[in-house]
Amino acid sequence: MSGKLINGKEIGGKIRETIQQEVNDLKSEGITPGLAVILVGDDSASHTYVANKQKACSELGIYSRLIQFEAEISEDTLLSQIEQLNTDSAIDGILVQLPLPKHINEQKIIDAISPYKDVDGFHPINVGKMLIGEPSFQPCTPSGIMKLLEYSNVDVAGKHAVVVGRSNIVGIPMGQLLLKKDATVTYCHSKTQDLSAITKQADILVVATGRAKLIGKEDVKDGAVVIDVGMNRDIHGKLCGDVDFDAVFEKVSAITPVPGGVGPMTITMLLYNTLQSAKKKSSRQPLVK
Ligand SMILES: Nc1nc(=O)c2c([nH]1)NC[C@@H]1CN(c3ccc(C(=O)N[C@@H](CCC(=O)O)C(=O)O)cc3)C=[N+]21
Ligand SMILES: [Mg+2]
Repeated sequence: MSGKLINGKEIGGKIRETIQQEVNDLKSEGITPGLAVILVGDDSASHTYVANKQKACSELGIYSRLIQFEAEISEDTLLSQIEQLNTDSAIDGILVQLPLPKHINEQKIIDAISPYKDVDGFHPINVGKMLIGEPSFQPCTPSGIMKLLEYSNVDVAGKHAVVVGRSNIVGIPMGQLLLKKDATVTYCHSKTQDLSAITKQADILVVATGRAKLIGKEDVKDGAVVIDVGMNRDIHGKLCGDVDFDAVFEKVSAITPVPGGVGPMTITMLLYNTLQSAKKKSSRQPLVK
């Protein structure tokens, strides 16, 4: 580890090199991994994230197809687009960028994605498999964080890991992956009483709340490892995390920056999952209903 900073760009870059190798090997066998990204509406943050994903795919020679719809699209149109992609042999991964407009039921959309192409790891079958420790697509942000810890030589076993946030896509699976690696896990959320008293006990603190600078110096233990999943924009449009980076830096033993921490790892794991899916292309089973 180079000092205190957990550099997601650098660690992600190393992992992308090994993914690149495997993509090249697959291509020499005539298989090109393919990712379809569905983007609904004109949310500017979503457009930025999707552009980053597309760029990462092209850098590694992964085929990517962007499918854009206006915010007014019907749920049925979206569902039939997903059904087409489920049986499209050029496509190994399907990602529907969240959040979706309010008139669309997100869970219904996620449920329609073939679990064999669910590179986000959001489908109930993959969620269930992850919980019982069966091979599955793991959600990209939590699995990327596990890689950050691994590459930074942070031993998780027996440690007190505190996860702040309980979303289906980050907080909940994050705690489960830490538990699988023998951490003692505490979940905190918006109804938690005396949040600070609990975060102060964390050896490893993962914060995924979407509340800018929620965690300050007084909320962390000396020597803690802090992972900041936050992706907030201040009034000047500048990115900032859920942790007050400058305030806690002196106190912690390691911390992820925003940007350049968790974000690049999320994309790296998406590339990784797409590669894994492409490797199984020939044996891929039809959608189980
Ligand atoms: N179906 C779905 N899957 C997702 O994985 C998903 C999603 N929906 N909806 C939104 C969140 C957010 N997310 C990010 C990915 C990359 C960066 C990223 O590249 N961040 C850069 C900076 C980006 C910038 O400059 O704005 C960084 O942290 O260094 C951020 C956030 C994926 N998400
Ligand atoms: Mg505070």
